[in-house]
Amino acid sequence: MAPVINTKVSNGGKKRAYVTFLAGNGDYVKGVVGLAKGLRKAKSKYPLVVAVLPDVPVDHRRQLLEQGCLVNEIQPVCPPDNQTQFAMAYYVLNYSKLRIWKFVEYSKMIYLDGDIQVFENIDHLFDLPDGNFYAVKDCFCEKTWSHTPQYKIGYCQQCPDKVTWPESELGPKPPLYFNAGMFVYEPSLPTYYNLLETLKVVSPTPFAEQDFLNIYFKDIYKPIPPVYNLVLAMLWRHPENIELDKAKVIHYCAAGSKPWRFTGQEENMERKDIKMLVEKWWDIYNDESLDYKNINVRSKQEEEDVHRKQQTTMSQFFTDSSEAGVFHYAKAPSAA
Ligand SMILES: O=c1ccn([C@@H]2O[C@H](COP(=O)(O)OP(=O)(O)O)[C@@H](O)[C@H]2O)c(=O)[nH]1
Ligand SMILES: OC[C@H]1O[C@H](O[C@@H]2[C@@H](O)[C@H](O)[C@@H](O)[C@H](O)[C@@H]2O)[C@H](O)[C@@H](O)[C@H]1O
Ligand SMILES: [Mn+2]
Repeated sequence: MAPVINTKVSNGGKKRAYVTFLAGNGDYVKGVVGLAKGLRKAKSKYPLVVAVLPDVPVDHRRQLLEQGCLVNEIQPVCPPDNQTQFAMAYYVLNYSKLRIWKFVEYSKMIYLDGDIQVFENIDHLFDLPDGNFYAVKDCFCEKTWSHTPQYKIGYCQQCPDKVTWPESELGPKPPLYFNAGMFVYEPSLPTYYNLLETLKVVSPTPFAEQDFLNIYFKDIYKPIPPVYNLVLAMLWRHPENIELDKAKVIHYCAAGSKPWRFTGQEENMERKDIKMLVEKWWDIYNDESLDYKNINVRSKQEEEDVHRKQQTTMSQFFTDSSEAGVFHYAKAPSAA
C-alpha cells in the first residue's frame, strides 16, 4: 500500500518548490519562462525558484518575476583547476547548481533544467519518501559519451543485456547513472557544505556536476521512470524503453533540440516526434493565457480535482515502480 500522501503545500512548516538554474545573458531565459508557464499549465501548486548567477541581467530577472518566479541570486561554484575537456565547454557553469542545496527554507525541491518542459502535473513526486535522491537513468549512447569505456564497447544501462559488461577486463559494471537535468532532493546545509568540500578533492570530469552528483549520491540514488525526464536521445537510442504519449517531462538536451534555437538541421532533428515536441514547447511559450498576470484565481473545485488526481497518480507510481523493481521503499509503519 503506497504511503499516505501529504497534500499540504508545506510539510510541517517547511515548504516545497520547483527550482531551476539560469546563467548568462543569453537565450536560456526563454527556457525558464517556458518552464514557469508549463508548470502553471500543469496546475502545479508549488512555486518555481530560479537560482540566477550574478551575470543574469536585470531585464531577464524582471521577466522571471513577471512570470511569478522566485528569483534567488547565487554565487558561481568553480571546480578545482583542471585540464578536463568538458563534454561541452559551458558545462563548467553547471557546478553552480550545487548552491541549491542551500535553499533550506524548503524541505523538498524538484530541480529542473531550463531546457525541460513539464507537460503533466508531477507534484506527487514531492511525496516520495525522504532520505533518497530520485532521478531518471541517463543513456550512454550519444557521441558526448565517446570518451567512456561504456560507449567504446557499446554498453548502456538502458539495455544492460545487449552487451555484457566485461568484468574481467574493465572491472565491476558502472553503478546506475542519472541525468542531472531533473532530480528530487532535500536541501540541507550539512550536505551543502560537504558537497563543496568534497568538490575540492574530486577531479573534474567531462559531465561536470552531473558526474560529481552521481559520485556523491550513488548510495542513496533511486531511479524513477523515464516519464519524469525524457532525455530526447532515448527516442532513437532506446525507443523500446519509451512510451512518448506517457511522458510527463521532456528534456530538450539532444544537440540542436533547444526549442528557442531550433533549426532542424542537426542529426535527428528532422524527426517528426522531435518537431512535434518542439511545437508543443512553443505552444506553451506563446500562450498568453498562461502568463502570470493573466491567471485568475483557480476555482476551489479545480484545485481539489488536481489534488485528488495526484493521490491516484502517486499510488499508481508506487505500484508501477515496485512492479518494475525500480526501487523498494520502507512501508510507513501501520498506525494500528
Ligand atoms: O548558458 C547557459 C547554459 C546552461 N544554463 C543552465 O544550465 C542547465 C544545464 O545546461 P544544459 O541544459 O544546456 O545541458 P544539457 O542538459 O543540454 O546537457 C540549463 O538547462 C540551464 O538551466 C544556463 O542557464 N545558461
Ligand atoms: O553539465 C553536464 C550536463 O549533463 C547532462 O546533459 C547531458 C547528458 O544528459 C548526456 O547523457 C547527454 O548525452 C547529453 O546530450 C546531455 O547534454 C544534464 O542534462 C545537464 O543538466 C548537465 O548536468
Ligand atoms: Mn538540460
